[in-house]
Amino acid sequence: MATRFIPRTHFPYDRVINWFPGHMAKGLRLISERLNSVDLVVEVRDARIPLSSVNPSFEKVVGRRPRLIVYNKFDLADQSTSKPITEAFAKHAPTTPVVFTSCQTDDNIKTILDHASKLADPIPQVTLMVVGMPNVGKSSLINSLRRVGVGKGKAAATGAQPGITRTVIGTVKVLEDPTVYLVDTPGVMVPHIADPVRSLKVALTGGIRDHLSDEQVMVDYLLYRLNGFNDYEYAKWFKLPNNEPTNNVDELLQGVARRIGAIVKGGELDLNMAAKFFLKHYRTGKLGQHTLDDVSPEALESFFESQKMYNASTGVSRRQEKKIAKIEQRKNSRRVSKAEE
Ligand SMILES: Nc1nc2c(ncn2[C@@H]2O[C@H](COP(=O)(O)OP(=O)(O)OP(=O)(O)O)[C@@H](O)[C@H]2O)c(=O)[nH]1
Repeated sequence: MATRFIPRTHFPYDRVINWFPGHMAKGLRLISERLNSVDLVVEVRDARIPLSSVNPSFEKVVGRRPRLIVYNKFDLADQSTSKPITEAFAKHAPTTPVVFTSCQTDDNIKTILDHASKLADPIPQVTLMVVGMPNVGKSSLINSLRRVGVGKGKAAATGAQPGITRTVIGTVKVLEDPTVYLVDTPGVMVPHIADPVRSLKVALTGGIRDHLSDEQVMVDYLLYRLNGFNDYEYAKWFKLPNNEPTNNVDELLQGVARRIGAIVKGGELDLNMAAKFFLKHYRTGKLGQHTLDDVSPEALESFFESQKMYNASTGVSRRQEKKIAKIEQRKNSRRVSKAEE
């Protein structure tokens, strides 16, 4: 019975899933070019992986610009995580507001508009730029902001697979008074994720195209984590033998395949289809609200320490900043004249 069940304590995994198509490098360049006309950068992260969905490339590009961090898809995450994260930000990044949102329910969307409105004095209109890793919900956030701010419908295309927004689109008005505009940008992945499990978490939450990672491995990792959370609802949902949990991904997938009738010619169970179904089930919140990163005070402390080290190693003085800006300007004008040739 479930009381005797002992979950696995380790998940050996050493394959790094990397995905950095050309449009992302270009996106990063476009973000940097548009920055001068932006008053606030809204960096969207996935609340289910609050640390793994941080892209250091944004630190480099966005630098010391005013930033607001949005932990989106909070409806899918462990609700108790907002407190330690907010406290850690208050301690380590007190000038950076943090908001936990859901674009499904428009939860806390108004808080973002309130932050933007505050910037409208003394500037007449405010421009926000939304950045973030693929699939964290940037386009959904723009649509939510527009819905809540100006009562209008969809302005940006959204999708269950990452990489829907491929270029920086024009500005979208999200508030009338004061006037707040918003710029959407393509999702930009970390060019190289060194930690294999981190890349697996990003893939599992939809940040990397599914065909690039092994769906059955993602399910296995998810199973390992669900068991670790002592959340055995899946065993009932998919009517596993005696409704008992398992550490064996094949057993799980066979149960799922039987339950959804995923059977191929000859009567064999289609474990691939079962894996796809199980992932979708998780991603739409049917397997509970779980946060996959450790957000204990100690883990957050060491995260912010590593960020500090990162910022120190890429941190530049104002003199250097001006120099870099000049070089960038020169590069841009060369690019423009080349394009005109
Ligand atoms: N449950 C839940 N789903 C969300 C939320 N926000 C977005 N989604 C879903 O997540 C998926 C990705 O959303 P998008 O808005 O297309 O994400 P994006 O960041 O613009 O994606 P890219 O184009 O890859 O950069 C879609 O299936 C959305 O419906 C949220 O707050 N909660």
